[in-house]
Amino acid sequence: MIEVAGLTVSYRNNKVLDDVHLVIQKGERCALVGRNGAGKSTLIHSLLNLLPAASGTVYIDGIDHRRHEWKKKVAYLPEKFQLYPQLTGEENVRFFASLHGAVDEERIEDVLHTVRLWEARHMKSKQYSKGMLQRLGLAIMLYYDADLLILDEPTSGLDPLGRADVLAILRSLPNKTVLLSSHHIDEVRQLCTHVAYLENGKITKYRVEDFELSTLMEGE
Ligand SMILES: Nc1ncnc2c1ncn2[C@@H]1O[C@H](COP(=O)(O)OP(=O)(O)OP(=O)(O)O)[C@@H](O)[C@H]1O
Repeated sequence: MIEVAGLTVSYRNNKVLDDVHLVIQKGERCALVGRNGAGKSTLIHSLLNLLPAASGTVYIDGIDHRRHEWKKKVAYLPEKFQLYPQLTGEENVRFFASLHGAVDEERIEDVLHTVRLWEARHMKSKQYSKGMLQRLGLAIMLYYDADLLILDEPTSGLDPLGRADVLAILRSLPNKTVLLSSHHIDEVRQLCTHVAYLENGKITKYRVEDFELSTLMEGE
């Protein structure tokens, strides 16, 4: 569960988040939507305490995000991430897994199946398509089996089939709380239970069935 109260974040004198309030309950899949520059990445970075807030509080599963204890509960996939092109898909997962202690080989096999890269596990990742690389990023994220998944534009730059693959994987995960930013309202409808709409520094949360596409268009 995520609880954001009164979060204000500025870059110099550009106030991007202005007294934002947002609660995401356990098991919800919430899309963060808004026009380019609305502040979606800023909100995600602030939640993860990667960016200092001028004021406000964030609790993740009841733990203040300035403490470290919440980190085991969250897995984060940034919009852009770096893998090791000379390593195979499987070696990449194993490398990132090894950064956090003993490697669980069964878990590696599980996540490679989940993202449908088991057959391609021995290919060097430099030979992977963009869609395969994105699924490899998901595999690394899923390895930790965190309850809360935060993804910044996970389908950005993918073709329709690649997007469908990522959506199918995310839909297949039971019992996860998900927050993801997206520009694709069609995929939001397929995947999410709620929409957090960011405009002029404020957030309004809707149930997905109550969110009108015209809300996004009005700002155009
Ligand atoms: N490091 C930074 N320094 C100064 N201004 C920044 C910085 N990062 C973002 N901004 C500004 O903050 C605002 C919000 O940017 P942000 O990247 O959070 O929006 P976004 O909704 O994620 O955009 P997009 O949909 O284009 O990814 C924009 O006006 C952007 O120019």
